[in-house]
Amino acid sequence: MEVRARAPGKIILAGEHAVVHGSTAVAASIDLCTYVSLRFPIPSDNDDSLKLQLKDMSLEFSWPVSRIKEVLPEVVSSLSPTPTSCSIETMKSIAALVEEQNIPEAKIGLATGVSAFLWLYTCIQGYKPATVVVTSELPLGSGLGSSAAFSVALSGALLAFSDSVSLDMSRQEWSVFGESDLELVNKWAFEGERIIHGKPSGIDNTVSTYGNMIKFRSGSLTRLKSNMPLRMLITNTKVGRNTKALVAGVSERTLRHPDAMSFVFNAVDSISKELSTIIQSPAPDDLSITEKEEKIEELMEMNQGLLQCMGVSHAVIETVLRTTLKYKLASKLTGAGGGGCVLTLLPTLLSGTVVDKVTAELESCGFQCLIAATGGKGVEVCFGGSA
Ligand SMILES: Nc1ncnc2c1ncn2[C@@H]1O[C@H](COP(=O)(O)OP(=O)(O)O)[C@@H](O)[C@H]1O
Ligand SMILES: C[C@@](O)(CCOP(=O)(O)O)CC(=O)O
Ligand SMILES: [Mg+2]
Repeated sequence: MEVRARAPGKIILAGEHAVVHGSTAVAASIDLCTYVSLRFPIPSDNDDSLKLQLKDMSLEFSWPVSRIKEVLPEVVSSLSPTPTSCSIETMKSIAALVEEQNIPEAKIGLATGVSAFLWLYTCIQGYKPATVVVTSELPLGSGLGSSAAFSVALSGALLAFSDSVSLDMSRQEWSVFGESDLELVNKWAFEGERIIHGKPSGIDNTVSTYGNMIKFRSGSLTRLKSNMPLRMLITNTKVGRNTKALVAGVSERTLRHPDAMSFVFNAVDSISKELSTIIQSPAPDDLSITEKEEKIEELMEMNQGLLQCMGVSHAVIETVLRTTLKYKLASKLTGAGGGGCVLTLLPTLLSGTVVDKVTAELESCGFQCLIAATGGKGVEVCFGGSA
């Protein structure tokens, strides 16, 4: 018995960090995914372990299920079909299980992902032996939502083999969950994000679950229908950073300067709302595509300035901003910042030559550029077969 799930990464067009503090943000899924396959052994395999293979990292972790039962006895006894948060005590027990696996120091950032895996697995599948294989097209820790895509794909695969959702297991092609099942996947994925991020807003797991483009505020989403092409160059500075630490840094700054930061968050809220209005406004209205793009560029610049106020920009991000500005292109960081990825709007009338030139200049600085398709599908699952 095998099921596979895939979930997309995302870009945040406006509102990262401020969304954690109640502001509106706008995000779109991208066509780079994380894939999770889940397989239960057959009795003749004589396998009583839970295995997690992180293929891209060439890492494999394995726990005898008896060990998981011993360390986490309370998780299954209190199993509930509704998503629950991991308590501090259980988190400590999970950390002990992860520590036993001796993750190499250079890859220690994966420990939170492995912890999220153990929590979601035992909550949804209990102490069953299984092999879970993960691969990803997303760079990890770069602001493109790899943590959310991992949590969503994992929740999707685990729930596909649970009694909580209704799926046609005879369909051997990529298929979508029903509306209420999607809600469940999203809620479990949020619990995974909580373990990886500390204090997630929920925007990343929500856009990965539902796909398309969304407006998000205080846990609730509005699906957006874009009425204009939106081509974004994504520049990966390859400077590593950790969302959890950056989110915590903004919270600390907010505690130190509550009044000033509340103005910053309100300004971001207005920027996100205006951006979503422009994106959704009917095609042939009073504003031409070029006028809309100019407004979006200005909003991106304003948002970037406010992210600087929050303390999440970085020298390398400023280098990307300066480089793209030479070509009169507007940019902003996307995701948690502190390095990671930067978005640059590529207006419709921009010539291919300019795109090639700016890309070449960015790549000569050692950055990696890509143009991802935005607003595609959310989480999908596929039983058996080889779709
Ligand atoms: N494919 C994966 N396998 C294991 N852990 C993952 C995977 N993708 C993401 N993670 C976890 O998420 C962390 C990165 O998340 P984060 O700092 O939020 O950056 P981002 O979500 O922007 O990529 C990784 O350090 C790891 O713990
Ligand atoms: C900074 C934040 O707004 C987005 C983080 O995205 P990422 O993990 O850097 O891809 C945090 C959140 O909304 O949970
Ligand atoms: Mg993340």
